[in-house]
Amino acid sequence: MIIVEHLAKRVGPEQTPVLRDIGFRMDSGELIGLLGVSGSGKTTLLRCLALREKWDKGNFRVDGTDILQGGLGGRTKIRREWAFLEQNEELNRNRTALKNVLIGQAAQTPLWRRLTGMVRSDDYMGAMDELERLGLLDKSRMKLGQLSGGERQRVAIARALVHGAKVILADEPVTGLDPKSAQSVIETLRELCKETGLSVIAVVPLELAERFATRLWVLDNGIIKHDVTGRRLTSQERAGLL
Ligand SMILES: Nc1ncnc2c1ncn2[C@@H]1O[C@H](COP(=O)(O)OP(=O)(O)OP(=O)(O)O)[C@@H](O)[C@H]1O
Repeated sequence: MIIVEHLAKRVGPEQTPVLRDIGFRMDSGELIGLLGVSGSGKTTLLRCLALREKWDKGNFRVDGTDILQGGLGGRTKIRREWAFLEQNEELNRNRTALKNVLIGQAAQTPLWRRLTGMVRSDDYMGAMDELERLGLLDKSRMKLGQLSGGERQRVAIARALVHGAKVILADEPVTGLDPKSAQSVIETLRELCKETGLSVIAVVPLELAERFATRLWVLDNGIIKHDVTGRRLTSQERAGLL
């Protein structure tokens, strides 16, 4: 269980309040579609949850561990178990899909391993299993630059899972993809949530969020203004997104 209370964050030289009072409880297996107009703070919220930004205020508990007050253990938990897929996810286009999966995100992989590309054989098996699960087995030896945008997103997801992600924070994972690929990436995330208990918060277009997310959040004026489960947004709730 993830519990966030009263998260507040100001940004920039003017110290503009972007997140004023964010609070939620989230179970494993949930896929949350994070919605809000441009500038409403979606990226800032994901960055705060990934501990890429310092919180001005707030409480953050994960499975009973106090992340902000509980010493190094809590922060290490987030670094190990939470993957942040950024808007322009840094993958190496000159390396194969397999190598990209094996060599994890900077926070999860020791520097020597990132530099040398050396891996253990059990890591190799795990990476192949994950690539197979995400339908990429036949692409594993191809250079990333030869894969489609949707396939590259799957590689990023496989990489997060291989490195033990229990939570994925995805900032616009389908932006720039054709509709079919976009749908298939979200469908894959949904299946992973259902099958493995992975939890996902993803900034995705409304139409896909309404079809595939288990829950919708509309961010507005620094708070989660609407928190909706099991239905689409009403026209009034939707109006705030225009
Ligand atoms: N480091 C920063 N310095 C100054 N302003 C910032 C900083 N980070 C974010 N902001 C501002 O905070 C607001 C929220 O930004 P954020 O990127 O979180 O919004 P968003 O909802 O993700 O937007 P978009 O949908 O356009 O990606 C914006 O007005 C942005 O300009």
